[in-house]
Amino acid sequence: MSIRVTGLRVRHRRTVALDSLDLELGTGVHGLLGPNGAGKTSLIRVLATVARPSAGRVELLGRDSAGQRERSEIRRRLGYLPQEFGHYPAFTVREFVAYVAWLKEVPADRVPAAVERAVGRVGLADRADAKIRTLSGGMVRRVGIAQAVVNDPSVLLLDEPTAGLDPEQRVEFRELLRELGTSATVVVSTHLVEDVAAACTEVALLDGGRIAYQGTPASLTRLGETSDGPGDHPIERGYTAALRAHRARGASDVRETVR
Ligand SMILES: Nc1ncnc2c1ncn2[C@@H]1O[C@H](COP(=O)(O)OP(=O)(O)OP(=O)(O)O)[C@@H](O)[C@H]1O
Repeated sequence: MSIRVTGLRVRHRRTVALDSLDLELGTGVHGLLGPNGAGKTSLIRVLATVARPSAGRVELLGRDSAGQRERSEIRRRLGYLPQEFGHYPAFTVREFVAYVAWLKEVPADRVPAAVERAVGRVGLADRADAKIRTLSGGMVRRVGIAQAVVNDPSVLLLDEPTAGLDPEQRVEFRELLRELGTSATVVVSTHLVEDVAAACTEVALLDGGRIAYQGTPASLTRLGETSDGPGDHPIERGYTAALRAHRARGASDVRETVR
């Protein structure tokens, strides 16, 4: 398993964002779903080693991310697109992606080819010399995806990567996800269940800082086909049914404790 999380707890002051979370993820594309505030970004930030857990253990690629040396090793083999992606507007696409390759310690002689490949993969080859400030929001998002894949990461973490992409780009991006997921462990947070249905091999649904559901897109769709929850598509109905079931279990657990 490339990602192994045990008893993870993340707090933001008095808010518990993640609670007693256990998760094991291997090669493939894992969709991370959940309502606003469910804890998706908190989880991705901890996996990306940019935030520290309040409790629990996070192992990536067999290394415990609590150790400083292990964290450096993990970061070299990690790709990360944050929800709010910081970039340098005066850099060209090529310069920025090359800069990230350098940060990731890609050997200098391999950087030019790695940059061309990453920029090509997100369909920006013809804009490689454009300054980032001249690009549209969706194109900047694609630069974000290019910088995340430039080091051919073994673990790729993408926080809402399709936000701002046009429909054609989203379809192409799903194709890229499927390709990346054949050799890497890819975690994608999204609100778009169509993306999950099309590109993910597994789904984890978070709610209130806990795992509400884990399965395949097909099993979530089946749940939607046999439930009468709201939604226009079976996987959307599966999503709402899984959330409601999780909340009902939570309510009955509370009743058990009160009794
Ligand atoms: N910096 C912060 N300070 C205080 N509370 C925070 C902070 N960041 C997140 N939270 C809280 O932690 C919880 C989880 O937030 P998180 O951003 O991880 O959720 P999310 O599932 O990514 O939501 P969204 O779908 O809206 O992006 C929420 O209750 C949120 O209000």
